[in-house]
Amino acid sequence: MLSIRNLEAGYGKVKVLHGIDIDVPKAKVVTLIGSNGAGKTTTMRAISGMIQPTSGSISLNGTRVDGMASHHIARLGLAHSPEGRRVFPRSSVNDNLLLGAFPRLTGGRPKGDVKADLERAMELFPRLKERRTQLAGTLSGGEQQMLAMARAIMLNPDVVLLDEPSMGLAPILVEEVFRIIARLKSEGVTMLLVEQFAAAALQVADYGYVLENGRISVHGSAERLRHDPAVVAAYLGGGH
Ligand SMILES: Nc1ncnc2c1ncn2[C@@H]1O[C@H](COP(=O)(O)OP(=O)(O)OP(=O)(O)O)[C@@H](O)[C@H]1O
Repeated sequence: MLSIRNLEAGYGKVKVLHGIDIDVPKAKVVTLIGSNGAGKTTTMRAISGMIQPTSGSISLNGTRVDGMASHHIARLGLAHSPEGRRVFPRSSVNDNLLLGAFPRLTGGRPKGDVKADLERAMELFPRLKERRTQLAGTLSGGEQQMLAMARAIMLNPDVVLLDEPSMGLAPILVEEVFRIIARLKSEGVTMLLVEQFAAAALQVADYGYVLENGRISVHGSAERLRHDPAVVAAYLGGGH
């Protein structure tokens, strides 16, 4: 589904990713683990076309997408829920969700039943349902984060990139986010997940990659990584 080979990317002269390989198979959840500054967000940005890779290839359903503009990549079926609360603050919750479906309304994706999917998103995120007419900018931080995630799903994407969906959320909302990820997984949604809660990410994921200083140091089934002493010591110890 999503296949990344020898990806290099960075910012100006600063190289962050030094040739990484990642595979995200259909209907699987893959997690990318790493410490602060390892390059996780940079990887997500390079995949979705927010920054241009300097080398390597990214294929989505067999089509090379590296070098393409991000709106074009979205039309090919990749949704990115970025780090931080990227919502349209002056639009309602409802309109933010419809904007997520925009490529479907312009013929860029199979149209499907947008209205039904809107209702499904509301069922998945009851907090948003209660606030569907509220301006997104007036939602709490956690609610905005959920809206960003729900908006990504509204594309009906082949692959969803979730960058720190639980960042800054109260523990009860963190649990809710992981429940939603598990539910999406059970519905066959393909996801690449970056999460500070590595243990929880490895619970919901099928496969994981550990990124260290822009290189993949370890990868394997989530089950294997959960028991890998080096991974446990570095990422799953107390406090994670
Ligand atoms: N816009 C930018 N311009 C310049 N350097 C950047 C930019 N964004 C990130 N970097 C640098 O790239 C490196 C990797 O950052 P990235 O955000 O990908 O890390 P991360 O693994 O997602 O970390 P975190 O867990 O802290 O979010 C860091 O050294 C960071 O300072």
